[in-house]
Amino acid sequence: MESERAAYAFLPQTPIKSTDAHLVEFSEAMRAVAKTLRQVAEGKAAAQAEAAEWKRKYELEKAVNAHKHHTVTKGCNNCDKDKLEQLASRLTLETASVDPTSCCGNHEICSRQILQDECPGTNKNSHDKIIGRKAQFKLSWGCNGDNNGQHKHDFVSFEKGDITTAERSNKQILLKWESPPQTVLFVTKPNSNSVHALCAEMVRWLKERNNINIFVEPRASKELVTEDSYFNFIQTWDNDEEMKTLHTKVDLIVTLGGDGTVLWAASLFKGPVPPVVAFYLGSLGFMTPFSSELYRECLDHVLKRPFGITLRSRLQCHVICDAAKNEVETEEPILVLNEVTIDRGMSSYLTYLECYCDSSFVTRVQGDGLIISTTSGSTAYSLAAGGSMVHPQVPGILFTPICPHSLSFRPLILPEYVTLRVQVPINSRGQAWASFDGKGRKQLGPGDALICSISPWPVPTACLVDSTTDFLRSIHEGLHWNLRKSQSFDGPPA
Ligand SMILES: NC(=O)c1ccc[n+]([C@@H]2O[C@H](COP(=O)([O-])OP(=O)(O)OC[C@H]3O[C@@H](n4cnc5c(N)ncnc54)[C@H](O)[C@@H]3O)[C@@H](O)[C@H]2O)c1
Ligand SMILES: Nc1ncnc2c1ncn2[C@@H]1O[C@H](COP(=O)(O)OP(=O)(O)OP(=O)(O)O)[C@@H](O)[C@H]1O
Repeated sequence: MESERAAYAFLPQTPIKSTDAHLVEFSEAMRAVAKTLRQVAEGKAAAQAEAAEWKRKYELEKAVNAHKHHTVTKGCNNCDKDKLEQLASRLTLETASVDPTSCCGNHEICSRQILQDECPGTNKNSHDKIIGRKAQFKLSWGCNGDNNGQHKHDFVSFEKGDITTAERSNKQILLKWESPPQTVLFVTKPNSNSVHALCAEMVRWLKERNNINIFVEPRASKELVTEDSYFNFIQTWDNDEEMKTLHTKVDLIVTLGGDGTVLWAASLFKGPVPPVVAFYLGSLGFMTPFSSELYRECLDHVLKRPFGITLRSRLQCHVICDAAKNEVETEEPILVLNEVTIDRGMSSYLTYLECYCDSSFVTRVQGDGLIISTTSGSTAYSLAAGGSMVHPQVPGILFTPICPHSLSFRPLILPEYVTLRVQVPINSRGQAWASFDGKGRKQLGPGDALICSISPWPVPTACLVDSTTDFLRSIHEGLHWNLRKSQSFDGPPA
């Protein structure tokens, strides 16, 4: 990197005259050296990304082994180990590729395969203690609008030389409890009296009516217990290690607030996420379909009956620092539910970013920055920057520039299976800043890169009606999408 910088610094100082063939030749040679050095740097970033991906696979493998251990001791007799391993290594949104004969058989996925997988960093002992408490559920897929419990695969037929997709893949996903949920985690917007009062009321109701175990965040737990010793039964966690085991204890998450509270709740889970029931207070959000006024009916329903879920994909992001030189990135990935943004921060220079999709060059961004968004995030910052609104169940990654200084830079939607790499070139004039769901800014200097791909851990959010109805309702009511006064009947003849 230093040599490349030196080469660039040297170039402008070199007096090049077209008549001086030697100097021209020397200058060309220097350019070739600089180009080679850049290719080496890019190769290194790609290798680091690959290493991070291998690390993720290794951790997933470890989780599968731990899971197999638990499965044997719990006696899940009809689980086929190979199938389970296959499934766990693919615990992604690729629901269409899940083997229908695995674990619980037929056309469903059993929660034992998803939510009890050990998360990287989980304390094994505490995991062993609480595993028996999780409620079991099954996921099933409705087809052609019916909730018939079938899980259809993408079906591409090429018999007789004709390619057809006669059957489409996953329709609305239904979650059906096999044993009653026992533990609910409340995540609440801070500094709001109405949220605090509602949380206290809902906790009391759940405890007294359904004898549900309650977890709340440490801050909210302190507030409730200080206010009334009645709430002494509430559980919480003391440190990050304990927080990492939450997914093994919690059956359902209830959020009280807006979309930001759903983002916050998702950020507490670095691995599997239990189903989220998101209540709005005041106005309907894009990810919060449930009215807090009807919480009794709604909670009764989701605790006892099957309900639709939207599997919202998340992006896993790794920052690769050139300063780390030859060290392979060891940090855990940062998971985002909306988007990762790379922008110019306080800098008044244009951001200059080089973008690659797998090994293909995509483009150079020169402007205020770039948003890499999930489809759930398509109605958030990406929308404000001119990106399309995309149904949250569509498998894709949005690539949306922010104020590009170009007349032809249109937003893209890429398939969900790609890995994106955004790199600050070594000769960039300024720094860039990455932020994750609008939080946790990280500085990216020349030579640094951000790698992101779809995480195997989506956020399942409960639907009020179904994914599509809820999505359309949110853009109609939240954005007044395409609201226009109708023309009157009278007017010039057609
Ligand atoms: N110009 C913009 O539109 C802009 C700028 C910065 C951040 N944001 C968004 O804010 C998000 C962080 O939200 P916050 O609540 O913590 O911050 P916040 O309190 O600043 O609220 C941002 C707004 O974005 C809305 N929002 C969040 N997620 C959404 C989604 N998936 N679809 C539609 N609207 C959504 C929220 O309801 C809220 O009204 C970021 O992920 C980013 O998408 C938007
Ligand atoms: N449990 C929490 N702990 C800490 N911060 C939180 C928590 N829940 C929400 N926040 C933060 O509080 C802010 C506001 O939350 P939220 O978006 O839910 O409320 P809101 O602004 O009233 O919603 P909306 O904009 O949709 O009307 C967000 O930045 C969010 O990250």
